Amino acid sequence: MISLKVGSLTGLSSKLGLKRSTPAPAEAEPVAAAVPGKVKAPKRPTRRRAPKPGSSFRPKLVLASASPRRLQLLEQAGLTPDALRPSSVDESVSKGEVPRQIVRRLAKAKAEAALKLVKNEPELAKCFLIAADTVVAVGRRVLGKAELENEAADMLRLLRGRAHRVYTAVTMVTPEGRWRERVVETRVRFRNITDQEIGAYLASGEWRGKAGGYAIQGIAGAFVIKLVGSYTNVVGLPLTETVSMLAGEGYPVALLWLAKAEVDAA
Ligand SMILES: Cc1cn([C@H]2C[C@H](O)[C@@H](COP(=O)(O)OP(=O)(O)OP(=O)(O)O)O2)c(=O)[nH]c1=O
Repeated sequence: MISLKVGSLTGLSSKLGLKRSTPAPAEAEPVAAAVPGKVKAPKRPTRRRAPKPGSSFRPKLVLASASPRRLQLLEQAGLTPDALRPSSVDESVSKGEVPRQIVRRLAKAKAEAALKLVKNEPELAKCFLIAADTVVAVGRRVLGKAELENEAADMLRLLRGRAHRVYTAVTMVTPEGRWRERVVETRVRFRNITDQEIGAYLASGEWRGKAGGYAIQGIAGAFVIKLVGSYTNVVGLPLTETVSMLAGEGYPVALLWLAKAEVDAA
């Protein structure tokens, strides 16, 4: 069990903007007794414990995704989900639907499907649940995941030498059933990659299952000449927005960082 001494938390907790759940204990002085000659035992100082990953103190966190990138990004932010509950939703796009609508609809559908699963699991029934969806938009075209090599080739030919936008929607459901969502847009410009480079990139297989047929976190990072906005949004989960949504609804983000620091230091 990780425990933090009150004294050691005082400075850090105020720096982190954490509020104490109990006031700082007063100096433990013996209190004058009602019965002459008897002294009441001093009150034991209240100790605040940082939540241990996996402990019951911490609300459960469920990631409704099969994407290893989303899991890695959450972990990078010091938040390890207690469970993964991916779902397969129909990702086909209706005519006239714009990128923001698409990602919002799909992230919501993924959250709804995962929520149905966790409702039947008592230990996860009261959890924070996160789902996300990413698409690439270039001109009027919306590019979903490339599943076949020729799809990825077409997408890369379309993206080379010009700017495109990457949209990710994050949907969060709180243990109390509140729904929150954010749609984040990042602008990316690729240099004019050659056919030969596209051929070599396809051989890497890194495009498979990625929106727009590329993964910025791999070789395709070398295609980018400009990026405006959130990098993690392109990889599939905008961390600033995700972490603020969780913290804003009471998920103890900063306390978990503190607990992790304790573990790392031990
Ligand atoms: C543009 C881009 C996308 N991607 C990935 C993020 C997403 O995993 C994927 C877009 O597909 P999504 O349908 O958003 O997600 P997914 O099917 O992979 O996972 P799940 O629905 O279970 O959450 O593309 C990258 O990894 N790097 C990139 O540079």
